[in-house]
This record gives sequence, structure tokens and C-alpha cells, in this order.
Amino acid sequence: MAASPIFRSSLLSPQLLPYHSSTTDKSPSTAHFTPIKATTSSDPATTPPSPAPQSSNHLKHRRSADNIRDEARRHNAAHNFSAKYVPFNADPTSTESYSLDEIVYRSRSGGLLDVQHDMDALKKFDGQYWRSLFDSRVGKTTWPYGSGVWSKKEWVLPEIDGDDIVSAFEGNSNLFWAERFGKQFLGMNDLWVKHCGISHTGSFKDLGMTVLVSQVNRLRKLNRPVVGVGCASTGDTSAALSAYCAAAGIPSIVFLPANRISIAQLVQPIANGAFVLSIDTDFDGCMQLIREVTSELPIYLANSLNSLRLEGQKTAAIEILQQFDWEVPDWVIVPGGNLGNIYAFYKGFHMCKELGLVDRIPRLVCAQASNANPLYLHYKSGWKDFKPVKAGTTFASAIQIGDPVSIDRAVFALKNSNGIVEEATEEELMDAMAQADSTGMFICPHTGVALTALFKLRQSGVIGPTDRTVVVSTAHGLKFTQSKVDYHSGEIKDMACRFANPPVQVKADFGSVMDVLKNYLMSKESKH
Ligand SMILES: Cc1ncc(COP(=O)(O)O)c(C=O)c1O
Ligand SMILES: N[C@@H](CCOP(=O)(O)O)C(=O)O
Repeated sequence: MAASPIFRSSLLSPQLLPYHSSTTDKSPSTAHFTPIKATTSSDPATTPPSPAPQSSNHLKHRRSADNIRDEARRHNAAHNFSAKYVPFNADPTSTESYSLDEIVYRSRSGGLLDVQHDMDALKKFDGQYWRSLFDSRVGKTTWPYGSGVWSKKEWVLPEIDGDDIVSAFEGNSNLFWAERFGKQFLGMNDLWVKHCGISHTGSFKDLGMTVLVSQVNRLRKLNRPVVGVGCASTGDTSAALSAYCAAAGIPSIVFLPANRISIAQLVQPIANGAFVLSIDTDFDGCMQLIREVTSELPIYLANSLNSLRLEGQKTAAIEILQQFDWEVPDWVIVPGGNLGNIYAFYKGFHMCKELGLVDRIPRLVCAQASNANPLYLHYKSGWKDFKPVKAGTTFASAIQIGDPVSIDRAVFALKNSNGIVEEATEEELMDAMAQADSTGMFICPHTGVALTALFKLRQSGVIGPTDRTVVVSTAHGLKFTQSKVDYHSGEIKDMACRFANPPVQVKADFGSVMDVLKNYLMSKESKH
């Protein structure tokens, strides 16, 4: 399907300049460019129409514009990058495509969609250009590039106006060197944890939701029929959706499986003013319902079935490469549930390779809880027929999913990255979480699943002691404190809780306190 008239007229105007053009260069097909030094302080992709006069002490002054949005508006630069929806993994002869301004989640055959970028336009610039451009935007408050997602805007939603973007300056999350954990438990010296959960709403979902809600903001301005935005959720998608919608003043509707998400996750959409439905079913049941409802009502679907989400999530992969100064790690381990994220990571890495920023991609590992392991079973069967499962209860409650919508995307990502799927029992994931916490982290149970995969792959020798390995931490541990309370009280049925560290009850007198402290110090001294 062709682009809608509004889309064509407002954004694909032939007089638009290539993104890199100087103000004197009006040629839309200019292919040359000047490489940008990584140390440049101004955004090289923006060309202010009339540079602000600079006084000798201008550095001390605040921005002259009212706010960073106003400033971005004045610096708006034109470019010729574009993106559209196409059927996921389509036959190269397929001509089916949709404008991103259409409300469409599935291809004509009912398959998944993918956002396809105009790679020829992006390839007019070499890898060094993109690396320098992205590096130049880190750590700034320039709208919208201060966000880790929007710092890669040309690769995400190239055509959206900065004015429509809804951002909390998400991304740019800590890539933590897990020095002690790696050495003590795994004999590894190059182990890293990408803390995607140290984020605006406490999970990696912020990366995708800023993109989706920004596009919704645009659609509403274009008078498309979007009254609200809805999702089914195991807790993190709903938290992100409700926060970004609240920031933009857009109604959000969330379907939650009753009694299956943490209190912290439940209270997030409530606090952000979402319309919260607690439904007596599991996540897969909620997902089925939201798909039916969004096909009947003017509610835009915010789950990762909607490929817009993955455009934001893929920037975490680009960010990892950037944080390693564009050196490629050997392994990246991602916990998987609805399976959009593993594909998003693949897509981010693959795009960096295709556009010459790096020369290879890492091997991907997807880790599932044994109680909700349809991808693992599929992998173990040699990728024979996929069968959804009835997901059992797991402490990794955000990945308690038996019928993942992105199964095809995940299989594609794993096959094309020489990937592996692993699983973790409840005891394994909780022990791994406690071990990581004991070295100074405070991770969620899903990250415990990913760490268990790492333990297993180290034990079998698949991952070597010096392999550079990144474990993706997907949510903040503070969202899952009840699981930690249960573990450290040693009160989980059929679990030894080997690394529990319960508080010691002591009488309120000096002698009792001294006795327990002396015993404690002696035990530490003997291990010194
Ligand atoms: C904390 C957390 N980790 C991992 C996942 C899995 O991500 P995906 O559904 O994209 O596989 C989710 C959501 O499903 C999540 O909320
Ligand atoms: N863990 C997710 C489950 C839904 O995943 P999505 O990426 O398809 O929205 C959640 O937090 O709801």
C-alpha cells in the first residue's frame, strides 16, 4: 500500500535536503560528507538556519530559547531518510508495504510486520559518520537527542517531527562491569551487565514506548482515529505505556492478569492515571483480549506485536556497541517472554553491521524460565513445529508467557546470530539473582534467568573465561522486592535458598549485640 497523501505531502517533499547538507548545499542527492570528530560539541546533523549571535561569555548563559523543544524547533534540519512497514521476513519480491502513519499491526497474510528503513539512503554515509554522529549526542540535553533512543533518530523514526516526540531521555543506561560476580562465580574477567532496568519506569520497555507513544501523538495530530492506547501486560509494558501516555496527555488502557504481577508494577499504571483492568486470566489470555478489543475500538495496540516498539528497543544493542567504543562483544544474553526484545537486539546489531559501524554481530542467547519455556522447547526440538505452552507460575513473572507473539522474530534472530536458547528452574534463577545481589547488584528475577543461562554455558565450556559477555538486565530489582523477601526468609517451598541472608534478631542490650558481632567478625576473619 502506498504512503497516505498527508504522509507524502508533508514529509517526502522533493525539496527536502539530505540530513548532512550545509545551508548552502541544496542538492538532495549529495553523497559526499565531512566526517565528524567524536569530540564535536554541537549536533553535526542539525543546521541552524541563522546561528545565534554569540557573546564572549555565551557559554555561561542559559539557552536563549524558551525551552529545549523550542530550541530544537528552530534547529530543525531536513533529511531524506524514511521507513515503512513491510511483512516480516518477506519474500524479496513482495511489494506489500504501509506508511507508518497507517494503523496496521499485521500483514495481509496475517503475519508479523517489520519497520524497514531506506537502507540506500542511510548507506550514503559510512560507518565512521554514524559512529561519530551517535557519539556526539551522548550526555547532552539537546531535544530529542539527549535520549539514548532518539540519539539514533535517523535509524528509529526518521520522519517524526521533534515536536511530536514524547521522551523521558530514556536509554543511555549503565553498562556495568560485573567484576566481582564474574571472577567469584564464573572465573570470567570480561563480564558486563547492561542495566536496561535503571530507567524511567524501571524496565527496558521505556525504549520502545517512547517511540510508540510519539507516533501515537503524531497520529492524533493527524486526526487518525486513536482515542487511547492499550496493552496486555505482565507489568512492565503497562508501566511504561501509562507513564509515556500520561506525559503526553493521552488516555491509556491496560489489561493485567489478576494477581500475577508485583505490587510495584500494579501501582505504576494506577499512579499514572491509566484505566486498569485486572482480568481473571493469564498474560496470554489478556493478550488475546487486547488484540480483539483493538480491532473493534479506536484503541492503538502498544504491545510488541506492534513493530514500532522494537525500533526503540533495538537501540540498546547499538548503545552496547557504542559503550564498548564500537568493539563487538562475543555474547549477549537476553531473558525472553513475548520475544520481541531478542529480535530487537538482533536488529540493532545487524543494522550496525550492515551500515559499516562494526564488522560482525555477537552470538545471542535467549533465556527462559523452565515454567514458561515454549522457545526453549522449540529450540530443543531442532526448530520443528512450534507449540505454545500453558505458562506456569514463576518468580520471573514478567516472562510468564506461553504463547509469545514474536516467536517467528525470535527464531529468525537466533538462527541468524548462531544463537542458543537456555532455561532456568525457579531455584536456579533465584540463586543466580541472590548471588548477583551479593556482589553489589540488585537485579530482577528475569536477569536471574539470564545469569543462569550464563552459568550453564560457562559450565559446558560454550562460553569461555575470557569471552566478552553482556547479560541484559531487563527490569529494576526494586520492582520485585517480594521475591527477594521470600528468598531471604528461606520460606519458599522446595527451595534451599542457599544464598539467603536473613536479618539476625538480637536483644536490645550491649552484651548481646557484642556477642553476635564478635561471632560475625570471627567468621569473616577465618575466610580472609
Ligand atoms: C522484566 C522483563 N524481562 C524480560 C521480558 C521479556 O521481553 P520480551 O517479551 O520482549 O521477550 C519482559 C517482558 O516480556 C520483562 O518485562
Ligand atoms: N513483559 C511484558 C509482556 C508483554 O510484552 P510486550 O513487549 O509484547 O509488550 C510486560 O511487561 O507486559
